[in-house]
Amino acid sequence: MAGSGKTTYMAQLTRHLGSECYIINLDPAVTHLPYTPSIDIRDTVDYKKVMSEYNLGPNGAIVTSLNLFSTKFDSVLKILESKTSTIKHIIIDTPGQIESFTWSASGTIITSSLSLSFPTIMTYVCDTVRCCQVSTFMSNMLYACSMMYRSRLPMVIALNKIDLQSSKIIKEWMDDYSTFMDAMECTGEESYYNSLNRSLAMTLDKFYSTLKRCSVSGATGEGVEEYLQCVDSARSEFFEGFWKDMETRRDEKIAKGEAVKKESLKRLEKDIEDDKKLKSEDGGEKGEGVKGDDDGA
Ligand SMILES: Nc1nc2c(ncn2[C@@H]2O[C@H](COP(=O)(O)OP(=O)(O)OP(=O)(O)O)[C@@H](O)[C@H]2O)c(=O)[nH]1
Repeated sequence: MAGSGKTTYMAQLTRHLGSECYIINLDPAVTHLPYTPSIDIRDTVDYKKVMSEYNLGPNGAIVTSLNLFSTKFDSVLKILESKTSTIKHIIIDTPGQIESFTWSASGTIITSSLSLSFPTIMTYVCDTVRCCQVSTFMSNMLYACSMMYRSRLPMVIALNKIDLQSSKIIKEWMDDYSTFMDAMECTGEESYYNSLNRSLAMTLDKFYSTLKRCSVSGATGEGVEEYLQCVDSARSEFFEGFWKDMETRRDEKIAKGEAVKKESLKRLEKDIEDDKKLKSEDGGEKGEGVKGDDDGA
């Protein structure tokens, strides 16, 4: 979510990992970055120009800039592939208006291209201070779940800003949903929202059961090691589950392509057959348009 601390946490991670990591910035509208990206969308696309040239508002310009950048993503992949012997992690910062990435065609192109070449993991950065409210917590979890559902990639939840607020209660809500129910009863909110929250909490219980989570602070660097352990186990999960799923999807696509090819071939054979029949009915005479060509091909 905007302001949850993605960029600050990125900076902390890059300091921690040093030359082991390669950094990409995908936010075309950002004016200041507390880290130096190796690849920066702003070097390729001029966000302000996109706004005036295409007559767009700020959000439309972010989406269009991402679309323009995604058309060149093959070149980015080539660069990344050439770096695999020297780097261990590729970290990608997304735009503040997260939906412009998660719900856009370019976001899908970028994540799916990456995941076909590298184990790819999404990190959902939560503002712990704000998430201690029942309704904000639930909104964040629904959003995180929808992102995982859409991308079909393993996810790590980084409960950020723990220098300001402990994440203990949030972890308890995820581990045991009866504690979330208790917290909800305490809010004294209208019963409709309580009953909705109850149903949602039960639904999300399955989501929490496999979700990797850790507590971090982008400001102090606390929890980075725990985060990297989560990334490691999400990486294994990528190969065990998501990779297989992707291969199946790829096989399905290839099979679909084969079926279309077969169908086209059948149609072509039928056309040739029909053509032959027509010609034999005409007594094998040449058509009007092939005068002088004995082969008739
Ligand atoms: N105390 C504290 N403040 C933090 C932490 N992480 C980020 N902040 C502050 O939270 C605000 C937003 O941080 P950003 O890193 O810009 O958040 P972001 O998610 O990248 O923001 P957008 O890209 O605009 O959505 C800034 O004022 C940061 O200084 C943290 O761990 N602790």
